[in-house]
Amino acid sequence: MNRTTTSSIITITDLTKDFGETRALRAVNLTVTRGEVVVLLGLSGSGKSTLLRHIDGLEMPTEGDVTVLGQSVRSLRPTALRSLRGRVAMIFQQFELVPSLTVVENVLTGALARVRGPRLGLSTWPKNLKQEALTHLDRVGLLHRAYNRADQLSGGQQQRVAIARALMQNPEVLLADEPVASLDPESSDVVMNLIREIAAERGLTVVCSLHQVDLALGWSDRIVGLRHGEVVLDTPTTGLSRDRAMEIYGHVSVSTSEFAAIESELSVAGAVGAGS
Ligand SMILES: Nc1ncnc2c1ncn2[C@@H]1O[C@H](COP(=O)(O)OP(=O)(O)OP(=O)(O)O)[C@@H](O)[C@H]1O
Repeated sequence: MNRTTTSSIITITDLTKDFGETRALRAVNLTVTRGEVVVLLGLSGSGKSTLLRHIDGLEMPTEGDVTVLGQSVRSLRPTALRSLRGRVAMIFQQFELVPSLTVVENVLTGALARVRGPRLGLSTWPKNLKQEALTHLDRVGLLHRAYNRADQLSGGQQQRVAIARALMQNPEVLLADEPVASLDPESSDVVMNLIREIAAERGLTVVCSLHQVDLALGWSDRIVGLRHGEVVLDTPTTGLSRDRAMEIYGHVSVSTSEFAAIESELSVAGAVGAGS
């Protein structure tokens, strides 16, 4: 397999992103090396998803550049961009499974780039890919649910299916956009531990956005704090105090509605911290 050998897997240079009048990212610089597990922390609207979407080539910079696995996303033609996106897997807060399909068929959709044409029904998938999908389901502890409809599973189980689907891409980078925001503390722990274990087993580079400070402190190698689209903290997690991490959220002039959002997020962070 054509694995990149340089240790810098993601290089973001002076990335600015505007959506109309809204500046979502402001001159962001970030380098992520192979095997790092990085958490993006910040309030709602601070730019976490926008940053992840640039790394996945789903958004193009207004200014600056994003290089992933040695390739500048700006300079890629659509085919090359699709090929790059095949090496970068993403999981989402709402899992994004097809509810009416079986679990194993959902996992197989992670291999759509490896087959020609659409697939209608399990029998139309090559045997080797079905076997691979079952192996990934076994890894996430859900082999016994392979032939259930996806919507029969709990939220935590559905996120584990989404992880198995991501593995079907045989990715080098895993992006996770608030992967546990819809889950209870116990399921959150299961999902986050699984991501860490699988990342270590496969040498995956992980960039994950989270709202929960305590979870981020216990889970990541490095924390990057965003506020109003700017990087306000970028530091190894080891030795980082909770108070220092909380400064990401502080010293901002906020409206009443933003204040309510901060209070609600901090109470979620506290609840998760207590439960984990
Ligand atoms: N497609 C879009 N069109 C217009 N504005 C957008 C778009 N995507 C994001 N934004 C704006 O960019 C800013 C950053 O949004 P983003 O979703 O990246 O933040 P976030 O930190 O991921 O928030 P959350 O934690 O709520 O997901 C926000 O002001 C948002 O409204």
